[in-house]
Amino acid sequence: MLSKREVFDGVPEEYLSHKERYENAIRNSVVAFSLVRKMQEEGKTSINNYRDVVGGLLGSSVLRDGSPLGLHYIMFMPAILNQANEEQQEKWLPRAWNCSIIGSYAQTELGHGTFIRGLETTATYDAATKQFVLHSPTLTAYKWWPGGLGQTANYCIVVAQLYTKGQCHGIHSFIIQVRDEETHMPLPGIKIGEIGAKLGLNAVNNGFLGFDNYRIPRTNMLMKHAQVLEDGTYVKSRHSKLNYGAMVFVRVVIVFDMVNYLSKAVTIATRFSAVRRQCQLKAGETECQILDYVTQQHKLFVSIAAAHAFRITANKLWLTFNEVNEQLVEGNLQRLPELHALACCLKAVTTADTAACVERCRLACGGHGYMMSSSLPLTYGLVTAACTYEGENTVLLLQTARFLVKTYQQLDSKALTPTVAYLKTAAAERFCVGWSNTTEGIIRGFQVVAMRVIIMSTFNEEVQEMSRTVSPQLKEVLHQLVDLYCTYWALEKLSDLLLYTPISQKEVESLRLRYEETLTNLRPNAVGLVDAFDLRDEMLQSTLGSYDGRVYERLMEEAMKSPLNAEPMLQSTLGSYDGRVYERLMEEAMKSPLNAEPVNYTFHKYLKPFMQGKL
Ligand SMILES: CCCCCCCC/C=C\CCCCCCCCCC(=O)SCCNC(=O)CCNC(=O)[C@H](O)C(C)(C)COP(=O)(O)OP(=O)(O)OC[C@H]1O[C@@H](n2cnc3c(N)ncnc32)[C@H](O)[C@@H]1OP(=O)(O)O
Ligand SMILES: Cc1cc2nc3c(=O)[nH]c(=O)nc-3n(C[C@H](O)[C@H](O)[C@H](O)COP(=O)(O)OP(=O)(O)OC[C@H]3O[C@@H](n4cnc5c(N)ncnc54)[C@H](O)[C@@H]3O)c2cc1C
Repeated sequence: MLSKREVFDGVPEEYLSHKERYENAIRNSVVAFSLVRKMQEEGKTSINNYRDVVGGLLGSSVLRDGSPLGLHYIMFMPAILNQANEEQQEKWLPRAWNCSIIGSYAQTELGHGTFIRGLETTATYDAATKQFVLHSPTLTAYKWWPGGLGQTANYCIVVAQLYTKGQCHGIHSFIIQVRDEETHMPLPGIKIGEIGAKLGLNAVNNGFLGFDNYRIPRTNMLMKHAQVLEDGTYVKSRHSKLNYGAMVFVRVVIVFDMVNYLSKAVTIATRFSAVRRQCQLKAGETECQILDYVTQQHKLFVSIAAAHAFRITANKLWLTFNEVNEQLVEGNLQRLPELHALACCLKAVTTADTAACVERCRLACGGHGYMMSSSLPLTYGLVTAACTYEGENTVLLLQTARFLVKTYQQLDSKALTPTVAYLKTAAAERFCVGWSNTTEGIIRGFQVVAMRVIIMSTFNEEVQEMSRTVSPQLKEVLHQLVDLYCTYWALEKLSDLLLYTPISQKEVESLRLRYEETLTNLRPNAVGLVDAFDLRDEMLQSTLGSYDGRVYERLMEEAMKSPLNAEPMLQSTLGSYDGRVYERLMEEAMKSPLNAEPVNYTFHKYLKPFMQGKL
């Protein structure tokens, strides 16, 4: 059994090469996911409820820059559950669940990510052989981005344009073997490799995949919703977008992921702000904690409130997702558009807000926030990717806008689904709600503005429920967080409120005062509020945010781990004696060591034993 976590000679990941990072990621992943397999053998997790277990591992410090096995759990298996028929699930799920096959999800191409109806990969049915022929007609048709595909996965879900009897029926999903299960060599007709270094998530092993008239059995088309019969007859799905289900699921999961990252970042920044003393409030006094500055509180406290708002929203969204999916199983598609719009909106808003908040947490820590050892730059790299993957945020918000406009247009003719019922209220009051500087008044104001209400009303709803089950003291603090979140966004979106509501200048001024008063009221509980996230030091992996507050000692301890400090003469592209800095940087950039060999050595050393259950 491999030890829990090994790094190369005690050198932190930041100092590993691209190839060493990959080996580290594979080794940590097989150790981590061997635990999932053990828990499954002991009946402690199952294919229908592994989100928390796998989520905990993927969000842990062991896999802090992602995992080459992440897509296997996050999209490959959910796609089989969501789009394969029973016979196909019986064939593929057991092997996927015990990791004797490792999968990815290949939808995006070099030429298309958003406009998936424009994907170019083709799957043409050959009735004579009862096979589909997969082909990449152009370079832009190459799949580009799928996680784990570079050197790790041997299967993947491929999204391609389905042709049968000379007619195109749009995009459908296929399960495709891309590597030999014994040798891990790419199969004939498959071109595959990794796409190279990225801003973050460099342990995910994102890859490219091209097909050269590659044949698969007809039964490898995922046929839960649409089918192609042996003679090539196409049987269409009840709803053209049921094949988009895997994307909806991941958008829901991403909201949970943002809670994890935002809680970590604001814990690090708030604890550091309690330790850091800088400047004097009055000459001659001792330097004060930077957490006492209102400007610092303005930067951080709304992130504490947002972490709670997103957690409540994520739980509510997960309940809605499960409700709607149960209805889909019974053939009731009525709430599918609402779920799609909700998942789009909440994925876009929580990722954009989390990226902005994490960056603000980094900036709030001054120079020490710029250190990799603070964990804030890494966290920013992780969350900013989420603004792009699983649907670029702009595009997803446009989907929500489309749904809201359609709903509003049918206001009098159609019963409203739960999350948009507020539109009736806004319409009934003919958009001239009286303004009140209360939480309810602000939410009503936003209902009029419309775009933000879904997070606000969900959050507010849950807090009402919470007030019946918490102590008066905690209730007061939680209401302060609600107040803070509402007044913060009212001031942030003042232009909309001034445009659409009768808020007066006097009320804006008292709103500002109320906001600062709320910051002051929250200050005494700020550290306690982030402690309540209960994130252990091993989860934070941060010199600034450790529980004991020994910031400076930890910064120095980490600095001394740099190999450059250990051996001042160590060779480096920037410090080489011959001064050929630019030539060396280009030479390094052109190597992509993982592509130098068709099968990376980690397959035989770690991955194959893991997949054969021998680890
Ligand atoms: C259980 C295990 C979980 C493990 C735990 C993990 C926990 C934490 C760890 C990690 C967290 C997550 C890490 C995530 C890593 C993910 C890596 C990234 C993977 C990817 O990026 S995969 C590729 C993603 N790609 C996209 O999202 C593409 C975006 N584009 C689109 O979705 C579509 O092109 C579009 C929606 C923008 C447009 O589609 P189109 O067909 O053109 O439709 P329109 O013509 O615009 O018509 C819209 C019409 O269709 C309806 N509709 C659209 N999409 C859906 C849908 N998904 N579902 C239902 N309905 C849909 C829409 O409502 C309109 O209907 P109308 O006509 O108005 O009635
Ligand atoms: C870290 C990471 C991991 C990923 N993992 C996977 C994976 O495992 N599997 C997979 O299949 N894909 C994966 N992807 C790809 C990801 O899904 C796409 O990058 C994403 O869908 C965006 O598509 P795109 O890159 O083509 O950008 P584009 O869609 O080209 O967007 C570029 C710009 O154009 C704008 N734009 C595009 N369309 C419109 C429109 N209709 N209206 C207005 N503006 C528009 C966008 O807003 C954006 O500003 C990953 C991406 C990243 C960053």
